[in-house]
Amino acid sequence: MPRPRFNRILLKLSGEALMGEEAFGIDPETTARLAREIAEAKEAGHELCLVVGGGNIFRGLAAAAKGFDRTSADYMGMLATVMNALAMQNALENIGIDTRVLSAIPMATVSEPYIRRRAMRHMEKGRVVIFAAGTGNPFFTTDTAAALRAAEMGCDALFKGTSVDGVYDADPKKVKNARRYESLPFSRVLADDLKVMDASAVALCRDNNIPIVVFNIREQGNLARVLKGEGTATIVQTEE
Ligand SMILES: Nc1ncnc2c1ncn2[C@@H]1O[C@H](COP(=O)(O)OP(=O)(O)OP(=O)(O)O)[C@@H](O)[C@H]1O
Ligand SMILES: O=c1ccn([C@@H]2O[C@H](COP(=O)(O)O)[C@@H](O)[C@H]2O)c(=O)[nH]1
Repeated sequence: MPRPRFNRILLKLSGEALMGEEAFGIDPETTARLAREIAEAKEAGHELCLVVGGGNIFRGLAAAAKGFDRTSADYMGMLATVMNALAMQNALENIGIDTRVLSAIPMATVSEPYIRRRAMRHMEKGRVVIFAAGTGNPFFTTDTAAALRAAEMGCDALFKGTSVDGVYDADPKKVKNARRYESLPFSRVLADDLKVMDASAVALCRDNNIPIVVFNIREQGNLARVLKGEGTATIVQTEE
C-alpha cells in the first residue's frame, strides 16, 4: 500500500549517518551528499527541519559507563550535536540552501538560541531549520528532541534517517532472522520495547499523532524515495 505524503517534516539524522565509511566523526563527502538529498526534498515541495544526533562523536550513556559523570557526559553529547549541526549547515549553504541553526543550549556566538516562534518564522520563510543541542537537558536523546521539535513545529511526520531500513521485531544487527514491519502502531513499539527509538520519543509522537517513518539514510537517494512513499521503510502510526 502506498504511504501517505507528508508536507512539513522533521528529519532526524543519526550522528552516525555523517560518518560515511569512517569509524568516527564527520565525513565532508557524506555531509555534502546528505545536503543534496535535503535540497532535492525541498525542491519537491517539502518543508524541512532537522535534528542531528551526536553518536558519531560522543554518547553520554557510553561515557557514563566508563566513569564519566552522567550529566557532564550528556552535556558533552549535546555539544557534539552542535558540531554536527554546523557541519550540516555548512554543507547546505555550500549548495545555496538558506539555513538557521537554533541551539537548545544558548551559544550566542555560533548560533541563535532556540525560540519556537523564531523557528516557525524561519520555516515560513522557507529556511531549513537545524535544531542543535538536543532538548538542552541531560538524560534525554536526540530522538526525544526530534519528537519534541516535530510537535512544536507542527510537523506532519518525523522521518528517522538511520542505519537500518525500518523497524524489526528484534534488533536486526543482533538477530539474524529479525523481520521488518511495513507499518505498525505506536503501541506495538512500546509494548515490545523495540529499541529503534527511545520510548519517550515514541510516546511523544503517539500523544501528538505524529507518524514516525524509519528508513536507511546511508543509502543514496533513499530520502527522496521514502518521501514519495516508495522505497523500504517502516511507518509507525496510530492504530486505524
Ligand atoms: N527492533 C529494532 N528495529 C530496528 N532497529 C533496531 C531495533 N532494535 C534496536 N535497533 C537498533 O537501533 C539503531 C537505530 O538507532 P541509531 O543508531 O540511528 O541511533 P541514534 O541514537 O538515533 O543515532 P546516533 O546516536 O548515531 O545519533 C540501529 O543501530 C539498530 O540496530
Ligand atoms: O536532549 C538531549 C539530547 C542528547 N543528549 C546527549 O547527547 C548524546 C548524543 O545524542 P544521540 O541522541 O545519542 O545521538 C546523547 O547520548 C546524550 O548524551 C542529551 O543529554 N540530551
